[in-house]
Amino acid sequence: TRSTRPQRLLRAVQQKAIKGDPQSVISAIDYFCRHSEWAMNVGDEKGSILDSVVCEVCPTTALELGTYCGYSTVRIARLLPPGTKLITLEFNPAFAAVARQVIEYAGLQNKVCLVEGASGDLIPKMCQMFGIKTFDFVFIDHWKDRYLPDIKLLEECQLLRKGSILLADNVICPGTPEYLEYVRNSPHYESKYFKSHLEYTKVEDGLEKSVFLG
Ligand SMILES: CNc1ncnc2c1ncn2[C@@H]1O[C@H](/C=C/CNC(=O)c2cc(-c3ccc(F)cc3)cc(O)c2O)[C@H](F)[C@H]1O
Ligand SMILES: [Mg+2]
Repeated sequence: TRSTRPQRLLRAVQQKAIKGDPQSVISAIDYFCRHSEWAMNVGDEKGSILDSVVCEVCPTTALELGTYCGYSTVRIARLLPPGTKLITLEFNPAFAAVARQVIEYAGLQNKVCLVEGASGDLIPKMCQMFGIKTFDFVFIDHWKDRYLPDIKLLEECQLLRKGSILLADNVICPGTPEYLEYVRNSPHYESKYFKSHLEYTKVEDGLEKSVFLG
């Protein structure tokens, strides 16, 4: 049977990147998506905004909603100091399988914990599964209509603390109107929009950075 796009993306990493070199894995995926097949990775332009926010926050605990092929997982994990963990949630087993191999190829398996399952089921289990009290940083990039319910769930589970940073992809394209309205109008968040472009295109998109105020 025909290979899937994630499998072809993984093959591009295995053929073009250097094992153990996260930057070469990132470049191999960006090259593949620009010159062979577009894929919904956060990409290089929004990815450098992601990098700068991660470096500014220096999270000790980080969560990613929606692993897909692991591109943003590698971008985030490569910047984390030793001893910190990025927990990434992915409910599609085929995507999770590809992501595990991408993360391993980058040599970052010791900084990443990929959990297969739905965010709605797993978020309430973060404390019992990992002893996590609160997350310093959350990167949101899964189904766009799940951004808002899932941050409300993070609040309910008391997994956010004063100063926790949420960074959401695609707030313009495909768009997350309910999420944006909430974080921009809620007294519990201070929000800022980082204008950019949809990965590998000239279409406008951007990231929304929101600080939880408690
Ligand atoms: C709901 N709970 C979930 N729990 C765990 N994993 C999940 C959950 N929900 C989804 N996943 C997992 O998270 C991923 C989902 C990513 C969705 N991303 C997009 O749709 C998305 C779309 C575009 C896009 C823009 C323009 C255009 F013309 C076409 C596409 C651009 C982007 O950057 C995106 O991120 C994965 F696939 C799914 O299994
Ligand atoms: Mg995205």
